[in-house]
Amino acid sequence: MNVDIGNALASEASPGVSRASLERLDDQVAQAHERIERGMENAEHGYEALNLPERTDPDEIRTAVEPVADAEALITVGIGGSSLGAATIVDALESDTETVFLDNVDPDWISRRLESLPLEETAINVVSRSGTTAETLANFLVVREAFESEGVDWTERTIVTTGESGPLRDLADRHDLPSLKVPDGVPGRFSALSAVGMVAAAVCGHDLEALLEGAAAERETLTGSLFDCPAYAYGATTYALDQRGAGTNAVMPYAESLETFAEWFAQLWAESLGKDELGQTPVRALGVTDQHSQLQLYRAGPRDKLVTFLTAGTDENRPIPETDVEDLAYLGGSTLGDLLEAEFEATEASLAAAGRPNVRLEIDRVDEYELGGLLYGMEAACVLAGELYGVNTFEQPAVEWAKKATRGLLGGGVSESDSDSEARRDAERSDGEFEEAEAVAEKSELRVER
Ligand SMILES: O=P(O)(O)OC[C@H]1O[C@H](O)[C@H](O)[C@@H](O)[C@@H]1O
Repeated sequence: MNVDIGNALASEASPGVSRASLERLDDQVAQAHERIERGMENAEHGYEALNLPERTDPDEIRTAVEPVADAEALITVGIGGSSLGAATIVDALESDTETVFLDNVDPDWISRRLESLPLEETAINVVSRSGTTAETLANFLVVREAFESEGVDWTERTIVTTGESGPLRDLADRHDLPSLKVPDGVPGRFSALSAVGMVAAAVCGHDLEALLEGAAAERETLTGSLFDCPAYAYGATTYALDQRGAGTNAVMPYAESLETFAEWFAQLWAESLGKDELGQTPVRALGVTDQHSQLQLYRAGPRDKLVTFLTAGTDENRPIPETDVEDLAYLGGSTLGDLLEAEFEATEASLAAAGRPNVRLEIDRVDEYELGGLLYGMEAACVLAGELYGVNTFEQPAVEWAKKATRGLLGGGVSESDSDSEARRDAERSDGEFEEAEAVAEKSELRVER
């Protein structure tokens, strides 16, 4: 992964960040790097995620998926960090296996997905770190029942990835399902390069070693200076821009296959950095589609944004056929690739000319190696940014609050068997807040009915 921060630097046109202030920030980056290295060495919670390139065992994952390796379709049931890493990898890469991700609990959508799949040729990949997430468990029970009602033995077609204990672990043990463990010390949104993200990749036949090798190569670039390390250059620059008012980070991949990456990034950035009234709001965009939708705002709206472009090289190309329509003559002889590149360069330049800071992430091509590097690089960037903000990057108490509230509304409580002690603590802590918020919500109700 390469990073170009040139368009984030202050110039006559742009209030961005000056080179001198980045040099000053580099001292903090060096200290943060020491903290990160120490955390990795001691396998501390969260920092351990950056050790995954060496810790993940591809053979173990391939062995677990062996019984369903020839599946025509794969349903992954999980949400947030238990879904978006896998989705980013399989959406980016070509495979003959049809992949479906069930995270939302919209009954319409789920019914349509289940009706469209050949269930006797479909595998199920259930993923939940805590093993207690309501959406995942409910969706899994629904999927299981759909298999049963078609006479398909779901126990022959299911792989479970979860923590050491908890309801999902119990279920896997009870039915003797092939199962993998979410590695200790690795929060969901940092787990793409473990079984959590890689079971789906394995079923789709992707090269797991290359994913990990790309990540390991990125790990080698982590040094104590933002000027030598692409991941830290990105983390430090986005932090510095946020300090100067760029509270929104619009992430805009220019390869259609990387659209899901922006979703994965959004969770990583929002849940890791959005605390203590700090953080930067991630927005998902797609080049060129959003040039015709959001770009007006990015170039002429409030000066509170950074745009992160993501480009990928490709060998694929398609010539644009010549036409005798005079106004379209300029397209003839070019390719779709030329057009895409011109669109990207024009957009980047148009933002720079308007003094709107932007950063470019580049990968050589969309393959396993480059994706591994990209995911790892962004995780390292996020950990670095968390150190600079001074927040606890690896917890998410605000989300746990809503999880608890959902459970409460359905008549459940904090599960005694909750395997995720951190989640459990957060959920318990939010007890009083829930009652208070409920009371406020009731008082301020204002309905407008037809
Ligand atoms: O993996 P699970 O325990 O099912 O959790 C799935 C997701 O749940 C919550 O929304 C957390 O905030 C996320 O960080 C997590 O990825």
